[in-house]
Amino acid sequence: MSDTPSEVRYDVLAIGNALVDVLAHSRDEVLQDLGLVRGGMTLVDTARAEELYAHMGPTAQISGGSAANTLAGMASLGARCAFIGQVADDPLGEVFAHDIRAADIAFDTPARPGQPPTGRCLIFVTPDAQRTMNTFLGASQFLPADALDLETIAASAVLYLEGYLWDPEEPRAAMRKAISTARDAGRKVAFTMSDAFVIDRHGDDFRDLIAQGQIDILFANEVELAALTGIADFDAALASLQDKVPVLVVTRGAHGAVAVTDGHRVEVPAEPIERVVDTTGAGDLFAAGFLFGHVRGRSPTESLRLGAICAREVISHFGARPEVCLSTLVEEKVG
Ligand SMILES: OC[C@H]1O[C@H](O)[C@H](O)[C@@H]1O
Repeated sequence: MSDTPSEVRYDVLAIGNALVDVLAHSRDEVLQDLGLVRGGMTLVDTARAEELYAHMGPTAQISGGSAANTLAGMASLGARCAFIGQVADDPLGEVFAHDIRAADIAFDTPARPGQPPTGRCLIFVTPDAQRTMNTFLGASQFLPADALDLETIAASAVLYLEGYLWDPEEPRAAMRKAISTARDAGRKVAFTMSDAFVIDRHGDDFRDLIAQGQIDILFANEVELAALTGIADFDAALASLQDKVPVLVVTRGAHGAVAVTDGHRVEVPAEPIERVVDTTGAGDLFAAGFLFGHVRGRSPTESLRLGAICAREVISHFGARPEVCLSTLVEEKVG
């Protein structure tokens, strides 16, 4: 803890990939022909990105990036948010920067000149609303530690980190620096595991961070929980982790979500929905709702419910950013 903790200016500051999503409806046979891992997130290079793009039908381009999506949800709920992530100095980078600022999120990371271009995620959405993501990280993967605004990190109640960005080396070093800055300032650190492949590659790092008490709020889905703990049985996996983080949140898709706070377990069902269109961003928006409730002092059950409401909104349409004012939606649903 620093001697003179600064005033809190932001509820949440997130560090994540700065990506624009390129989405198209697709069929399972297309995924098979292209050798895509259905429902997964795969990193791709320029050549593969071009190949996949050539096989997509008409696309929608909508800003994305997991942590940025979460902030878009939180800002829509009324939270004060700031984002750190790197785009390139190109038209797609301008789109990302425009959209995040238009969502009322502070964003001051300078665009990186030259190649590679701004990162993008090519997303194939099948008729069952499953999303299959192929990410070309572009400029995002070179986020340097000196792009961090340490004062702003210290002035944010929660530092929220995206597991996806733990994979490339430079951003990983930046995130480690951000963690120590936040902790020195007495702030909370939240982490989303993002995908089982990240845990396959960096699980030891995450288990160390958890064992050292560096993570206060941990988000995972049930596949990631199993990968992190090495335990297939859900309840046993949860029990093995729940005493190691103060707040553990696990999403279970259509089966709802669970939170364990200081050893006390609560759960909510998924919100009823007539038609799921696109599951891209479901976990991101769940995290937005939960974290908003948490920072505003709502109970774990209420926070889970907010998460479920926000996730329901985002899966009802194409793209991973909310299309309605979530604050109004939540007001209508729970008051
Ligand atoms: O979680 C969904 C997000 O992951 C990928 O990072 C895409 O950008 C997408 O918006």
